[in-house]
Amino acid sequence: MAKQLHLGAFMRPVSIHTGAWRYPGALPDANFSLAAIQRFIRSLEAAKFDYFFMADHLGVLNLPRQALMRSHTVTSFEPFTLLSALAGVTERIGLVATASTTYDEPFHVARRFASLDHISGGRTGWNVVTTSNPDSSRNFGLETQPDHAARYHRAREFHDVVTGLWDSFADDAFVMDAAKGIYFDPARMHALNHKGEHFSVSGPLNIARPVQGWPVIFQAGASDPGRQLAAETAEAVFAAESTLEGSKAYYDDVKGRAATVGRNPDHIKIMPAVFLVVGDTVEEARAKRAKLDSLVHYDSGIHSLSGMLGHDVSGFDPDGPLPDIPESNASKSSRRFMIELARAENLTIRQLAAKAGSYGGLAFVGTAKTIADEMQHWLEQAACDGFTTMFPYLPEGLEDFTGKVVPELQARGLFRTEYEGETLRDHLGLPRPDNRFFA
Ligand SMILES: Cc1cc2nc3c(=O)[nH]c(=O)nc-3n(C[C@H](O)[C@H](O)[C@H](O)COP(=O)(O)O)c2cc1C
Repeated sequence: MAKQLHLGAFMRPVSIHTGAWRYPGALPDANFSLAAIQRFIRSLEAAKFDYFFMADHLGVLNLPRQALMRSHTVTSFEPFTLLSALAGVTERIGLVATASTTYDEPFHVARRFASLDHISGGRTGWNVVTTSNPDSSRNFGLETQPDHAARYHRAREFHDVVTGLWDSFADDAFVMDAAKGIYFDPARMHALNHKGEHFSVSGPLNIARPVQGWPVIFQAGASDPGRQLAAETAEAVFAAESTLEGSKAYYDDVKGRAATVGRNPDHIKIMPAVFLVVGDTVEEARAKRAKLDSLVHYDSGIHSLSGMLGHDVSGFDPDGPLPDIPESNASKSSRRFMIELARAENLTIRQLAAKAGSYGGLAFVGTAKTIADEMQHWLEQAACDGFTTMFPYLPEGLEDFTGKVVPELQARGLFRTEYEGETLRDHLGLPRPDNRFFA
């Protein structure tokens, strides 16, 4: 059979787009509505999605109050609590949550994911993040966040402790022999006794080995240490490249690094994040996107624009042109992109702010056919193994994708029409890891 796509959903319950909660028909209260989120996950499961992913940032994102109050993207449920509730209303779809290696403890993380893996019948994935939100540190007794390299150093050891704890019991350890009075066989239990640079954890974990052996390891590193951690540990990666060429290079790099450390490159799935706007015509899809972008509040857009330019432009006349601004330490590519856009399209600061504040990453905007074409092209060009989908506004934006694009992908043989296995590892085509302590 020809290679098929994997599809996961990146779920901000209202959307990742900061204008989305104002879109006609959107559900602005979805962040705090279990009923709404249950509806979304049922649609995704009916469409045979691989997974539902809930991100986490351990604090509101570091925006000024004027921008913060405009955005629905910074406040929602704690992922574990939510996914535990969703496990009870779903049967097959994978449940992926972020947990931080900087602000959490390996024992807690291992135990929570092992529990959710049992509760869900083997459908869990852990998105390993080092947490780049600088405001998070002040919620955990630190004035500033540990630097990038230190965070990744800790993450590597954190992963080894968590996976070691998951291997605490052999699969057959729990004999539950009522006649002999033996609940579990102590010879089939291993205490980790880990003493490392960052952690001292004796173990064993107080729960049986997860259904999947280990929940699936997700990661989203973009930097050199981020990619290296992905190559050494991840089984699925949320890539954030915005072009086909960029994603191909990322795919080759991460799979190449995985091969260098002795892993099978097929066992690490590259899942770029993509923002999807579906219309019955390309023009209609573009009009939806334009309407959505027009709903980004000026205070939110001007903050994003200042960030991209590396210079506070909130004091300039919103209806005047962008003046010359000094060089800065901001990302050179985004600064140049914005300045060129302003000049080429003769945009006012207000117009430019609206563009800066909308979603700037990879987007497929078109009909079911054109979006399926793009997805097929990315797959055939070895730029991805599937996509982590982001919806422009919910429920309509999600249901347009599941109701129109998914059937088109299925008709082309590019996506499953039924789940073939029970676990998230089955959906993603990943092997169950051996227990390092027990044959
Ligand atoms: C689709 C996607 C989802 C992400 N989810 C989270 C998240 O839930 N929490 C978080 O702190 N960072 C998240 N990140 C950020 C990454 O973990 C990572 O920090 C970022 O891509 C920058 O890479 P670097 O850490 O290698 O510099 C996400 C990134 C992407 C592309």
